[in-house]
Amino acid sequence: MKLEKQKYGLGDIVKIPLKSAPISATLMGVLNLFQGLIPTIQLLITAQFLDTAIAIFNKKQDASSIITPLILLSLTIAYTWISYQIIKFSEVKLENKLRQNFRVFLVEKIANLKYKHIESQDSWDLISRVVKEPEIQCRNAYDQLLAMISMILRIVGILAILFAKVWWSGLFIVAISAPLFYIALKGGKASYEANRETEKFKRKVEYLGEVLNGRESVEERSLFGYSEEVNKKWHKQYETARGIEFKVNLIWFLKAKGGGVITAILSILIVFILISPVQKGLISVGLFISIVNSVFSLIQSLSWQLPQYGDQLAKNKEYLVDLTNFVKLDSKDGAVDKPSEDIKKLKTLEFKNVSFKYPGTDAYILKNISFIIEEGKHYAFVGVNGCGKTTITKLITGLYDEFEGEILLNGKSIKEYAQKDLKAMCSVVYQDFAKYFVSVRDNIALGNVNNDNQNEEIEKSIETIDLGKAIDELPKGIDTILGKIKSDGIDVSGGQWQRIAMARAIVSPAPLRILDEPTAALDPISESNMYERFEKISRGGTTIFISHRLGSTKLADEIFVIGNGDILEKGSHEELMDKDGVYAEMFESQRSWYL
Ligand SMILES: Nc1ncnc2c1ncn2[C@@H]1O[C@H](COP(=O)(O)OP(=O)(O)OP(=O)(O)O)[C@@H](O)[C@H]1O
Repeated sequence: MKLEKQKYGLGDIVKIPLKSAPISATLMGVLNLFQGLIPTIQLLITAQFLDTAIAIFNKKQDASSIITPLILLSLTIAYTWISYQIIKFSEVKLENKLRQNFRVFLVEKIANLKYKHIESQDSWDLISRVVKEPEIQCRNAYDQLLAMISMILRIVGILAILFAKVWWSGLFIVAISAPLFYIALKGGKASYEANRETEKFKRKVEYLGEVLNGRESVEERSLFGYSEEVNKKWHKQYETARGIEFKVNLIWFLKAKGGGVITAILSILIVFILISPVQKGLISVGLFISIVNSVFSLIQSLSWQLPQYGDQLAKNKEYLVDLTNFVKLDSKDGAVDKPSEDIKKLKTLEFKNVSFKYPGTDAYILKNISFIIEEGKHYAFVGVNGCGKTTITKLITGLYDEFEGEILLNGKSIKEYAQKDLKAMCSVVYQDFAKYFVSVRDNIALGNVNNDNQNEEIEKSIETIDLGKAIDELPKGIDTILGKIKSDGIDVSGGQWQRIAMARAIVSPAPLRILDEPTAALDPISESNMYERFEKISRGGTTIFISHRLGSTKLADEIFVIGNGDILEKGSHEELMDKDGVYAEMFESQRSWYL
């Protein structure tokens, strides 16, 4: 099932299950509606049963006349039980079907999202609300709607009998339930909004909890001894979230309770009022007892269930608003496509007066920047932290396409390329590259998903990154599972993870390879050696190195010094040293690292 871009409303609480699992959803609908009629039928049969029993007691009827109402009463009880079981069974089937459909849709949708949504906090808030057990949210919404309709039918049934016998008592109940339902709806909206608010705090609580208990920060935690400080912050966020939730629940509870008390008082009044029609013979004693019984059980429904249903209905409505906004998030065509097997050559890559600011921000990170990358040459981007080096790589790889100016790949706008072609042309190793908890071999093989038989290339890449000895020492060599999620998993050092990430880029057949400072865990000399080797194996291909350590980048054919959103200086190492400008100053300050 694919959710279309549209405004999702209450009607979709029914449409989504009907589309996902037509038989189960229809069965649930029909049986629930009958469940709503059963209490009215039961009320009438019980009244007949009681009246017959009284008549037998007064010797006005034969004892055998009780058999028919008794059988009818038993049948309604049996029906209720069987129908309940069928409804439960259908619910499970519906939930399974919804899970299948939703999970696939959500995973695909998230994988296809434009990169700007991945980096946006608001989008992630929305996504985390929508993906939280959507199948259960939808099934519950449908369940609750049916249960609500069933209860309304039950109320209408009793009201119809009251209207038929003593019309004004029916009016009384209608007058009570309408404001209660309104209060419940408002309460539900408030509690969903509070839930939204608490989500933000909960995420911070989760994050701080990870800092307090997680494996990643274990060394720093003991070194800096910040646990107490973080714990205080954690507690504060936790208390804030709990406070908001508590306040809303308390208000809701008081409203529901208050409503319940009022309904109970009014219902007792109705019972008193019904005594006079009984005395006048307008309603039989059996019907009176049966109605009183039903009215009291209705009080329960009105005071608890009805506000609860109203509350859930309002929450479900809010969920549908979120679903509408989630489906609306724009996707990128071909985001999940595999890199094309037909790899184009990279002759030139040109930035022509490119300006860029991140969506939702005002400051331009790149301002009118222009440069050309040519086939077979090695380039380096250098510059202080935050000057925009990674941003340039995000534009080259098409992660963001809302820039001003032009980016031309082989003379053609990058925006005109299919994602699969762009993916085939660039491989990037980012600073925060991914660590996959699979074998070393599979970690590297991900660099070229189109090649199932790349053992030779993998071996070669291991040689290039100088990791052969370390891998030989692993218990199962190249087939050792990395990471700690499996009992036999082995963790390797930060530098070794970095080398593995670089091996992925080496097996990639892309003609442009970008290393965005993935070597921070290496010492300056090792980094420099690594870049040298990387450059050697990339002969014929084009490379871009990004690093703060200029000893690693000095072999580049052309170095771009980035600053103020533009290129401050460009040229070979020698040219830039002769210029005696920003680059020369930076290089001199680092000279001692390489001595
Ligand atoms: N998703 C984002 N939304 C808003 N601003 C961002 C985003 N990503 C980066 N920035 C900002 O853009 C600027 C450039 O960031 P970028 O990561 O390109 O710098 P860099 O030169 O690669 O830095 P470093 O050397 O520290 O890696 C920074 O000021 C950063 O705060």
